[in-house]
Amino acid sequence: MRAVDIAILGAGAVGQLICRQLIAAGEHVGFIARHPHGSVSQQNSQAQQYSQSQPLSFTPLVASEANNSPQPIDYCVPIVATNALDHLRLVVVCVKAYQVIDALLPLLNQLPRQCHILLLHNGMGPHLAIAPLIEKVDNRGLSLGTTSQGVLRQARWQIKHTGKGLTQLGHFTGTELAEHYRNAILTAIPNSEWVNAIVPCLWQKLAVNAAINPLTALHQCPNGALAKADFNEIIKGILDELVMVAAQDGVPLDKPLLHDRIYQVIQLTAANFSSMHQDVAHQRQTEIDQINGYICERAQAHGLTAPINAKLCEQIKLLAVTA
Ligand SMILES: NC(=O)C1=CN([C@@H]2O[C@H](COP(=O)(O)OP(=O)(O)OC[C@H]3O[C@@H](n4cnc5c(N)ncnc54)[C@H](OP(=O)(O)O)[C@@H]3O)[C@@H](O)[C@H]2O)C=CC1
Ligand SMILES: CC(C)(CO)C(=O)C(=O)O
Repeated sequence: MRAVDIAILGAGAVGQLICRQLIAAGEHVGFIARHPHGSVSQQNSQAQQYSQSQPLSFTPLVASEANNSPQPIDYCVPIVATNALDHLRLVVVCVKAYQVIDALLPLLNQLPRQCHILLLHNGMGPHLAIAPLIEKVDNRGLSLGTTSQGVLRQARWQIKHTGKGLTQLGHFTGTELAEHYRNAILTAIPNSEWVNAIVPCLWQKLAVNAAINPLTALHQCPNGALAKADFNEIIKGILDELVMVAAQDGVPLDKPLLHDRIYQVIQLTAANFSSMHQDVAHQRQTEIDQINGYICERAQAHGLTAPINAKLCEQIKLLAVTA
């Protein structure tokens, strides 16, 4: 049996979707998952590496020609023990942005040197903390990505694919991801591309999230409500600050194009409630520090301020406190 060589860290909505897509493409994938009782999976010997197997359910997006309503697919995924990571050549990190450091740091020393890391989350920031640790190790490499696929977690191990969307991936630092794994990912994930410069793509996705997420959470509205003229000024203000800060970071962005992209997403996802709206509604931690907070952090690094984004951060945090 071929060993599991690709692992997903963060078996949530996106982690289960990427896992399913890789498995459907014939890849050997496992989860480095938390134990059901909270601690990370631990086993004693390598012989037990795949002794746990997790049953899952996946409802695809498109119905097959023979059947109008997509039927859930049941399948199993091996759980890779955290002391048996030797065969891994790629770890795809699919935790929330604020969980990346805590989830990945304890594993880094246990992963083989040639194991590549791919971060796939909304918001920005964790890559700046992870990069120096990657650069210290020969052969280790870091890639970054962003996906606009939609997926709903219906139960712990049950997901439903809810939306198509572009997935962009690219190299960030260290050794480049081996061609075999790059092809595996691009074959597995529909509408995915490997870009030469991933950081500008992440800033572009950040602009969409920085405008839509906090406003929908604060005004308790679906994304489509932001098309009203009342929001024009604040959306322009968020974007002006972001474009100014990105330029200081060496990333020139096309403001009119980004403005159009934000309004396109507002229109295309008009009926959806943003992830931040849902996080606030369910009293979960939000990704505000890695979205609008990242703009403020980078502004500060350049001796600048981003007052509109800073105020949104404060307002979202206040919501969490008063909820
Ligand atoms: N859902 C969506 O449609 C989309 C989400 N995104 C982005 O993708 C990222 C992931 O989102 P999503 O999948 O929805 O989030 P989820 O909360 O569903 O998934 C995160 C998973 O990571 C697990 N996790 C957290 N910390 C650790 C750890 N230390 N060790 C192991 N596992 C850990 C969580 O476990 P536990 O459940 O036990 O806490 C959870 O299963 C976010 O940045 C999000 O904004 C992007 C596009 C679409
Ligand atoms: C694109 C958008 C705003 C869709 O709701 C999103 O990514 C999110 O909700 O986090």
